[in-house]
Amino acid sequence: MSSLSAATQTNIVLCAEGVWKSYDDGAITVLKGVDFTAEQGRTVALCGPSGCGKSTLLHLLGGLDQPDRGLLAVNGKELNRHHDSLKLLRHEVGFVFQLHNLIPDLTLEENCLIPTVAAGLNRKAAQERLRELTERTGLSHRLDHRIQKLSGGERQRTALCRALMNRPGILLADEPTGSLDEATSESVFQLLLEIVANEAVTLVMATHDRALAHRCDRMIEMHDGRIRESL
Ligand SMILES: Nc1ncnc2c1ncn2[C@@H]1O[C@H](COP(=O)(O)OP(=O)(O)OP(=O)(O)O)[C@@H](O)[C@H]1O
Repeated sequence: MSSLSAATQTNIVLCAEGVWKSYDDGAITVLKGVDFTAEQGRTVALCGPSGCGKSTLLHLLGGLDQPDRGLLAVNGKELNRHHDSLKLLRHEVGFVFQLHNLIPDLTLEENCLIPTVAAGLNRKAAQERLRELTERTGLSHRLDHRIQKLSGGERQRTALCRALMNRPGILLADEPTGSLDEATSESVFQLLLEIVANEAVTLVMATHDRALAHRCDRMIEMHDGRIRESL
């Protein structure tokens, strides 16, 4: 049975099968037949040396880029059309980017409301969700602050709130604590774990921090364009 048919019959919510990806017209081949699955509600750490393709794989799983070959599926639905992928991203997948990708001139509130507009969430529900998330992440007093005035830890927590605004079942996080000092990294990671556990979110997180990776349910190692399970 293929992973996709297995995914439709089990609680597998993310699936990659024989996925290849190259850049620069094939000059750099990053993924060389990646097979990967993640089960609902589990936390998975994606590790491996810099440049091994962690971000590339997360972007493909989130429908932000297309593979050269292979199959990708989210919640049992194959990602094969750009339009479908975008729809999926708005409703089912949240993404925390490596460099957080917040708009510096907009406030925390404005940044977080953007994905809710794209998803068609009504304003009252969006405000309520924002209040809930900012309370949980200790950012309530920063709602009207511009991103450029926030600390690194506050920006990462804002990026986390934004990714969770539409209540996605899956969160893809690309080194969400990568730019933070040890104490701030610990507090952001702790929050991340608490929120995904409370909301039964499936988390796939790229990280260089092996201590954090070991606290996930599974740790996956990427090597030479493929995946090797290590925990
Ligand atoms: N848009 C692109 N065009 C060309 N090459 C790219 C592009 N994106 C990534 N690459 C290359 O693909 C390889 C994998 O990059 P990727 O960002 O996926 O690695 P990573 O494991 O996430 O690295 P890091 O841990 O440093 O963030 C690198 O050699 C990178 O230079």
